[in-house]
Amino acid sequence: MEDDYDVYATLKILIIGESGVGKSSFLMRFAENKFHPDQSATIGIDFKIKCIRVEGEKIKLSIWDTAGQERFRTLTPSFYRNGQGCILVYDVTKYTTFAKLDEWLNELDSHSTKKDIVKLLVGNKIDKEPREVTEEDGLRFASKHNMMFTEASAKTMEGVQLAFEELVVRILQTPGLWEPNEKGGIQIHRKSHSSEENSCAC
Ligand SMILES: Nc1nc2c(ncn2[C@@H]2O[C@H](COP(=O)(O)OP(=O)(O)OP(=O)(O)O)[C@@H](O)[C@H]2O)c(=O)[nH]1
Repeated sequence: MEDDYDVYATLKILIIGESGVGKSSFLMRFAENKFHPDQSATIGIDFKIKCIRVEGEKIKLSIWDTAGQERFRTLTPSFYRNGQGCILVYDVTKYTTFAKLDEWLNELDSHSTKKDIVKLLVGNKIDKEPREVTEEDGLRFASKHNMMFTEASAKTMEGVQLAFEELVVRILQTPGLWEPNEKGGIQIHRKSHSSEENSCAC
């Protein structure tokens, strides 16, 4: 089993949003650098572990992905419990997914156990045409709700890695939201980091 001695912090990240917006694809691209054009709908909850280096520190992420389709959704309280970051995804080519964001935020607010949970809004599928949601629409919604914002494509990879990195940086900057791992906090060695060093086997 992989030793966690040099893991500085372990964080729980949630991915939510309407069915078909690309939540599982976004996670698959980040965790395994793969994309499936025929990605099947999530049933229940899926989760993946991935380590990244942020500012020289090894951060272990457990990333939880839930079904957008209500009939496939289960165990909602445990999905949200102790989440420190949340990625709320919509599809820039489908306005209906953007129009549902308020409902997803309400769901997050009612189940979240950490009041300072960091929220990132992601407009996915920017590789696809025609667009129904502009970048300004996304930006406006994000600033109104005090969220971070980016656009991305799970298909082309654009914006995916950076989205996770920036979310993690913001979580680490939020006092009281996380604690250093006991051993990792002591044994951490600072390293310079290039883009290849930003992910590591975990
Ligand atoms: N063109 C394009 N297609 C994408 C992108 N991301 C996901 N898709 C496709 O969109 C479809 C739905 O993707 P999923 O990742 O299953 O969506 P989801 O949000 O996890 O859906 P649920 O599991 O039902 O909640 C799949 O056919 C994906 O291949 C993207 O960035 N660009």
